[in-house]
Parts: sequence; C-alpha cells; structure tokens
Amino acid sequence: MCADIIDGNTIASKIRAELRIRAQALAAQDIQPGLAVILVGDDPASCIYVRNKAKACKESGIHSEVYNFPGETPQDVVLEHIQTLNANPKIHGILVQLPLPPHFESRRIIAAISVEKDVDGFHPCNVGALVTGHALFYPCTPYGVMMMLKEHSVLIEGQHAVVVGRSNIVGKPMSLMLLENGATVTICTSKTRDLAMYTQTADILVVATGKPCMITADMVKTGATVIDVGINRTATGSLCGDVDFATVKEKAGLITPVPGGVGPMTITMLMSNTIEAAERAIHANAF
Ligand SMILES: Nc1nc(=O)c2c([nH]1)NC[C@@H]1CN(c3ccc(C(=O)N[C@@H](CCC(=O)O)C(=O)O)cc3)C=[N+]21
Ligand SMILES: [Mg+2]
Repeated sequence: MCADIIDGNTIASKIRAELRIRAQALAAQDIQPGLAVILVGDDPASCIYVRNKAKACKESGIHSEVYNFPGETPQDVVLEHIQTLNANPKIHGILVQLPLPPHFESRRIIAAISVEKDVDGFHPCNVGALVTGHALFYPCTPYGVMMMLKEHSVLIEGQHAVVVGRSNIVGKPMSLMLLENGATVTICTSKTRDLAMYTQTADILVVATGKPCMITADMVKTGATVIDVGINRTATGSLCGDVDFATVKEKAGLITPVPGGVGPMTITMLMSNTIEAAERAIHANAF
C-alpha cells in the first residue's frame, strides 16, 4: 500500500480563497479584519512563523500589526499592551506567540486577552467552551487537522483516534474535537508504556510530540490516516516531522507531509478565526 498525501498547501489555498470573499464582504461594510501578533524576543523559528502569519494576512485581506518586544521586556508592559489591543476596535484578533521567555507566566498573559479576540482559542474560558461543546474559537492547529480530515472525507464517527501528545496547544484540544465528532479517543504521550500497542489500533493517528521520526511503520495499522503535527529542524536545517514519513507512507492510507502538511493549515485557520471575529464584531455593534 502507498498512502495518498494530504496536501496542506492545496487545502489551505482553497480555504483562503473562501476567506478572501468573506473579507471582501466585510470591506463592503467598511470593515477590515485586524490581527495583532505579539512576539517577545527574537527566537528565529518564532520570527519565521510570525513573518508567515503577516504574509498570510496580507493575502487574505486582513490588516495585521506585529509588536516585537525585546526578550527582557517586563511582563506588565506586555499585559498593558494587551489591554490597549483589547480596547482597539480595529483589532479583532490577538495572538501572543508562544513560547514566551522564562520570566513570563503564559497563563496570565493568555488570560489577559479578551475572550472575543482570542483567535488562538487558548483563553481558559474558550478552553472551557470547547470542553462543553460550545467553542467560540477552535485552536488553529487541531482546527486545521479537522479541515484536512473533512476535505478527504475521513470517517471520524465510531473510529478509533489515537492522539500522541498532550499539550494545551495541540494534543488536548485535538482529542476533544475528535471526541466531539464521535471518535473513540485514546490520548497517549511519547512516554506511554507500549505506545505501539495503542498506535497499531488507530484508524486515525495524530502525532504531536516534538520527537523527530518517533512513529515508525511497525507502529501504524495498514490503511490508517496519519496526521503529523511535528515540525523538527534537523542539524542540516531541513524540516522533519514526528512521523518517519518515508516508511509510514508505504503502510498508511492517508498521510500528511512535513513541510506542506499541518503547518500551512494552522496559519489558514488563524486567518479564518480572525475573519470570524470581525464578522461577530459587526453583530455585537448592531445593538
Ligand atoms: N500563540 C501561538 N499560536 C500558534 O499557533 C503558534 C505559536 N503560538 N507558536 C508556535 C506554533 C507553531 N506554529 C506554526 C505555524 C505555521 C507553521 C508553518 O507554516 N509551517 C510550514 C513550514 C514553515 C518553515 O519552513 O519553518 C510547513 O509546515 O509547511 C508551522 C508552525 C504556530 N504556532
Ligand atoms: Mg495554534
């Protein structure tokens, strides 16, 4: 068996074309969706992501502002800036690039973002809403994964989904979204005892551990859908995922590549959440 590839770039451009139409409809009402991105420090990977986000905004008709604070900025300065953005009617979405420098408490920073502008879906209120099935914003990476599954008509209801990774950004919300769609969900970590025993029974396997090539062909069921959320930079500067793509693609039914898989979808769903926030702001202002 040789897997079909789930092409993140192709699905992302299709969704972005739809988003541009929604942005044009907003423009006709004199509203331009606005996203503020806060970056603290100069981590090279974070800088690349933030640049990609700004570029995607431009392509989708979204106004974007990037605030790059020096790494040693006091937390209170950033908290105050978030308050200013919360009150700015031109800004519909606020994203604070993670990870933050060690002297920051990410929990406090995230909690300071207005719930209506939390396009990452990381605010505790939005996490609670997701848990109870009333999400305001789906976190961008798992949202992108769900769109990829939908685009390829992957059956979710009744299927066994195994998520490897338990982060607040990917693993936990991913598990909840698969559960919401009727999957039987198993959450593992990279340290799960006899991990292969679980992954071998997965109809849908989502891997987000940050451990390069940790999922090998022997760990995957023939015909499974394999989603690789990992982005690891090798010593030579190239990118690789958490899945050993070369061997797993010979056994899986569907598989995402790295790069060109989940990454472009993450940014696209950020654009989608920002446009959604701008559309909601019109209705809120109508009263
Ligand atoms: N508050 C916050 N929200 C995030 O959503 C967030 C974050 N912090 N911190 C970092 C992670 C990572 N992330 C990526 C987005 C796009 C690509 C992406 O476009 N990847 C390209 C390759 C890009 C490259 O060449 O490095 C691809 O996979 O094809 C990757 C990773 C968003 N994150
Ligand atoms: Mg995200």
